Amino acid sequence: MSIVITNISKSYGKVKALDDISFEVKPGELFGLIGPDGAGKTTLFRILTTLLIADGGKATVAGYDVVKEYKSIRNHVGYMPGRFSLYQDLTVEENLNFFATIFGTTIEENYDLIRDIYMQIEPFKDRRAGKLSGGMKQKLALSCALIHKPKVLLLDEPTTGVDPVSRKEFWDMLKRLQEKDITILVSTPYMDEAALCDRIALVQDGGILQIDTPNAIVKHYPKPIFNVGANNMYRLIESLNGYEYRHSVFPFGEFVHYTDSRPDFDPVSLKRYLESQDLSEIHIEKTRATIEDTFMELAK
Ligand SMILES: Nc1ncnc2c1ncn2[C@@H]1O[C@H](COP(=O)(O)OP(=O)(O)OP(=O)(O)O)[C@@H](O)[C@H]1O
Repeated sequence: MSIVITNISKSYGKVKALDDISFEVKPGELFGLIGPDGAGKTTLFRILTTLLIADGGKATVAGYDVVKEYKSIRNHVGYMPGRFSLYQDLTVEENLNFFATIFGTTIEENYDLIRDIYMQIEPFKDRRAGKLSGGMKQKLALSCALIHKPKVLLLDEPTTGVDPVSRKEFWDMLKRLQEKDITILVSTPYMDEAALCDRIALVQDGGILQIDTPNAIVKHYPKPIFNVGANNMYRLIESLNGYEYRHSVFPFGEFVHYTDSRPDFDPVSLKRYLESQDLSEIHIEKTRATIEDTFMELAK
């Protein structure tokens, strides 16, 4: 296993940031930690990168114990923290050189691994990092995290605050890195990115709600789910929330995802109810659950 986390707990005073978490990441896997702000993702990354010591439990990364063998971990693991961690006053090239030097290597020696990514920012190699766009900063941070050829890459919310095109490019890059036998643990609050991982853990309040492949997670959704639309979105949500048989009501783009508490739910009865609430253009259609629906259901 590339990462083994066994009963890890960590509290800050009374706040339990991680509550007895266990899971494993297989070699070469692209594994996602999916959860909202405050779920405990950053705390887990800091423990895995030896920057924070857990209150209880054990973890190994690339076969090394995060406490006893912290020096080896630092040599074999690449880490991209959530907040931009590069030196804003150094240029793109100086930043990369700096990271190469502290790991006793050179840009040339490991250029192969970063070529794909670095080529896109190389035209700006003399620009100060602080003056780069979000997407370019992210590519530079990833290049710096890779410059010592790590076996395991830990990425804490790498796409937060990055535009959709750069987000897509970033995930394409991760897929290519995976082909080079790098194990990747990545956290994100974006549910659409979860589908791009081999396996995901849904995390909330320091605990794991579920671990599986994205497909299996949505398949296990416990109820039939319906897209409901009407002429007035606000009134529709209000009416659905007031319906005595509702199980869940969740705005989803132009529709509302609705589940009913009755095992023999008939959409016609819902349509009649919504009409009685002065709604028109009512549309009810069965749909497939998404990871977001599953998360909302588990987090209830
Ligand atoms: N240094 C600290 N002191 C006190 N509480 C903290 C500290 N760091 C984190 N916490 C709390 O621990 C919980 C988990 O935080 P953590 O940063 O690990 O979550 P996260 O999922 O990474 O969210 P975010 O994306 O907001 O960083 C939160 O309730 C947070 O407020």
